[in-house]
Amino acid sequence: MSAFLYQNGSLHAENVSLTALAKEHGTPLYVYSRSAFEQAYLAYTVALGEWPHLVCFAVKTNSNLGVLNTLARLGAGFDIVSIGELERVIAAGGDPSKVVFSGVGKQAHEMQRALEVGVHCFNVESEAELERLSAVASELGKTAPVSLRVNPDVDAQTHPYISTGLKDNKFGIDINDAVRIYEKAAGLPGLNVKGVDCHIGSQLTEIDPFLDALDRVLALVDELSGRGITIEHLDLGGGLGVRYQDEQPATPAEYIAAVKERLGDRTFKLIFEPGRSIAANAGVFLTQVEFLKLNEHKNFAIIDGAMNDLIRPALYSAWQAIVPVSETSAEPERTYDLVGPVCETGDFLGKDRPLKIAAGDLLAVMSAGAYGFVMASNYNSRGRAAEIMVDGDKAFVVRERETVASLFAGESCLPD
Ligand SMILES: Cc1ncc(COP(=O)(O)O)c(C=O)c1O
Ligand SMILES: N[C@@H](CCCC[NH3+])C(=O)O
Repeated sequence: MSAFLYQNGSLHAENVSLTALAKEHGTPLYVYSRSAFEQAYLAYTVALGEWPHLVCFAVKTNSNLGVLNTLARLGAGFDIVSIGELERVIAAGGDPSKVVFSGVGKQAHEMQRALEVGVHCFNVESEAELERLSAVASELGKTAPVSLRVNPDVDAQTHPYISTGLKDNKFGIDINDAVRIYEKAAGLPGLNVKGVDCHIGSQLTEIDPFLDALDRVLALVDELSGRGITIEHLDLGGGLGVRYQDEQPATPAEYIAAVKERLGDRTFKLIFEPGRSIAANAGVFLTQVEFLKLNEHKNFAIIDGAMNDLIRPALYSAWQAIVPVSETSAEPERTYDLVGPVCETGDFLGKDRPLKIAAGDLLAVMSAGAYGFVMASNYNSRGRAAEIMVDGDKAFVVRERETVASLFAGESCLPD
């Protein structure tokens, strides 16, 4: 059940009124539901049950410390792509030994820090990275646990910008080259081959592309085993989609059941790196209507939230539901483009939306818990929004609104 429902005609996050939050903290504002994060994470662990597993939340999706702490308390692992994300996980009480380190451009200092804290595995994305990791680990006198992220060349049937498992994408090692590089990894100092990793894209609504990729990965694992290289875990990445509009995505339970079936009597530990399917529907973005501009051909609602706060509509033409916080309105219904104050034609959060609204009304952009605040910028010197975590009838500020002064902290004019 959604954590964001109308109570007495007004949208609430769990038992907290969004109108009250906007009044207290201002807009634009991100609001999260703790129980929604928890339930979405538990959907994975419950489905995995007794099967040896690690569910590593993809930190890039929502790296707020309150969010990471909520998941860390449930025993979650984390998938990181930078040292900044690793430090966030540690600051939030996450266990570094449950961290997998992904990303195509890991720097030596990032590898060093990850080795120092003892991450679970490095998901290595190229031969050159493998050599660097071997050198860094040997220098430190440590052994780096590694998986190769293989690119299985399957079509994830998603938006081209968020597809990652095709030959044309920059991610991973060509699966046809993987045996050779695994043999090389097995012979390099400072490395311990642990697993195989694969992530084919994001917002996948069908299970078939995942299973196609899994079949190719299993063929690779069998071949490796024939050559004396034994794999302990399979990391199947993230990618499961959510319902933004009318999608009917598979549930984690359906997806995991299909994976288990495909594995047959193989008993590898399974690692998943879900992001969107845990976070998207655990958050909303609240914005206020500043002005209505009714033109002959087009009606605009100018809102105080913009592309710098939530870039998905501008970047991917992504559609997210936008609903009034108050259910009752005496206004006539009109069709609006919802546009922000940023000086870009692409600055919109929604187009052609039928709404009964007036200036001053609050709107909630739904499914904004994933790839929302984390992709926010200071474009047009706009401070980033505050983030609130609701827990039952309580609300906590888990990140304060950026002040104007903080926008140029660390900058300087030129000397005389
Ligand atoms: C390596 C890796 N793991 C996990 C994820 C999380 O994906 P999603 O949010 O689609 O679950 C991503 C993002 O696509 C990724 O690149
Ligand atoms: N930022 C993207 C997803 C990126 C996936 C990361 N590999 C989105 O909002 O849909």
